[in-house]
Amino acid sequence: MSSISSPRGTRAPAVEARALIKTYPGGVTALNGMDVTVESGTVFGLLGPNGAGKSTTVKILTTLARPDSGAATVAGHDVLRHPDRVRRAIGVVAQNSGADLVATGRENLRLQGRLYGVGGAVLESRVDELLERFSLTDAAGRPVAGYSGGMRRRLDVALGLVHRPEILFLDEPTTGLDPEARAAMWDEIGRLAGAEGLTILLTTHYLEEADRLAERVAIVDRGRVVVTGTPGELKGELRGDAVHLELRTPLGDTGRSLLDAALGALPGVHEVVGDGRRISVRADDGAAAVPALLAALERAGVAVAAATVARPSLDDVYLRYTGRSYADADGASSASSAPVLAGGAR
Ligand SMILES: Nc1ncnc2c1ncn2[C@@H]1O[C@H](COP(=O)(O)OP(=O)(O)OP(=O)(O)O)[C@@H](O)[C@H]1O
Repeated sequence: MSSISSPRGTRAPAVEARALIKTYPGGVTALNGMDVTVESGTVFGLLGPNGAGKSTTVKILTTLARPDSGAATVAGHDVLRHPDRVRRAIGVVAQNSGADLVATGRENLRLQGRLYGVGGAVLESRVDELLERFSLTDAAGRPVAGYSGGMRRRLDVALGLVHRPEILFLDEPTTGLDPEARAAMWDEIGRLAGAEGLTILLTTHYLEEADRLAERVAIVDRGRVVVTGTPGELKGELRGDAVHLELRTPLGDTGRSLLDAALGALPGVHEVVGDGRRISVRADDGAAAVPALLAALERAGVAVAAATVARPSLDDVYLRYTGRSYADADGASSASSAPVLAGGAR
């Protein structure tokens, strides 16, 4: 794993996981040396395509699963030796809602509070505060079954906060939400982190979400972190613009090597990555490099279907560290949902 910069702060990290390995029955290696450090009071994003190992990491850190090997502390407590202490210090918003659909929003919040030993006037005022904050006051007396997807997700987050945890785990907080509800959730998560000094570890497969919310991002691929840093650092590390070239016909390995050499020799062009069908290069000035790139491809007898120029995005960071495009790795699951490509540099 590479790290662009050291995390800030002198307090003990809120979350520290080292060399986690987890293999599920059937031989699927979900985690293959996962390392995560989350500083107190920050929002940290675990970004990766479906199946990268994000949920498994969260399950281990929230004491719902045990690693085969490796170690982790959360809020200073060892997850294997003191799972009860960890559970008291954290709030968890899982991918699937834990709310009772038959009960009202208010009843769900009260029940959750009681499970954590909160009661009486303290609980009532906390429930009112959370209903207000998550714009659920008007719906508080209605059964959750009648809530919209966005309302249910807001209630899920409120449920995770009733007992005032130090650390909140949000597993894919906006998956399945429409763009409007997603934007509202982003605002709320941003406010939570700012106002309450809460530490938040969120997992996401949306590049834009990690870019927007997380102060630090770890890009996860095949059960381990391939790079970590602030979104700005990760993108800033990529010199210049990305030029994406889509070829009419895929190239074989020999054609690819010849092309790499031909394109890489052009002035102002730095890296050539991609598979046989899609080639991405980095160029000091993307727009200026396009004519030279197209001419070089034409000389090599390679037909181009499309060329696009983009400012560095987390998509490019992913491509650089894994050699695969994020959209390809994330598969059809995200192709059908909201925007996955972060646009310009932040
Ligand atoms: N209970 C399980 N039994 C067997 N395999 C599992 C189990 N849970 C997860 N896996 C496998 O482990 C790998 C990592 O899954 P995990 O859910 O941690 O990934 P993820 O990055 O969170 O993806 P997603 O967003 O789809 O949940 C995947 O290949 C998945 O199929």
